[in-house]
Amino acid sequence: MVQECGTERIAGCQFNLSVMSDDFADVILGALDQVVTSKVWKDTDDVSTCVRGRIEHVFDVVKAVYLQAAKTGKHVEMSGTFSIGCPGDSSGDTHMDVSSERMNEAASTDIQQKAGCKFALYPMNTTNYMDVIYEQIDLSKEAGVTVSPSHYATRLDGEAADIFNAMESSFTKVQEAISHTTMTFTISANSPSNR
Ligand SMILES: Cc1ncc(C[n+]2csc(CCO)c2C)c(N)n1
Repeated sequence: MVQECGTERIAGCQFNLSVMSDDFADVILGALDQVVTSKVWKDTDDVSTCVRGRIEHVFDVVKAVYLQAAKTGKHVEMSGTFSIGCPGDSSGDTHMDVSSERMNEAASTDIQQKAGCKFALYPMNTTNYMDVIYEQIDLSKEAGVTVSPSHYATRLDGEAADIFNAMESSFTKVQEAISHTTMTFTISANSPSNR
């Protein structure tokens, strides 16, 4: 396997959907099927799905999969890890030579779905990581979502699409300054706890 020095800016996300419903398999596979994934590399197995490619397409696809599943009205949760610039990453399993036009933005914009999310940024190999993180938490407050502190994470509440946009903007800004950046998240919608 060819090892790259993290210079290719391949972004990726390893994520899974959990659907609190008997027909979970149909909801998961249906959501994956309804999303256009032509601009990313994608692999689904029994544990999770991985998408890799340009940063904007990785976020476009992950956001769209979540919205397609959550619009069923079922209690749907997604957890995942985004990563970019890992020095141990390989240059394979991606499609980088694509235009920036997002394939799922129009369909995603049509889906209104309230959600709650906790996310955590991990800028790697930098001593000022707390400053980098605090700056992004402040910027999230301008993203049209409610931002609140939570142990080991920051909580975002609002429209699911706005939540993904806030996470994309945080991750994108951090990786411009800190080459190897990762971000974890859990987002949940239609939880019976909210009724
Ligand atoms: C995004 C995502 N990808 C894969 C799985 C793993 N998985 C669990 S049930 C199921 C459908 C029936 O095989 C699949 C693929 C997941 N949970 N979420």
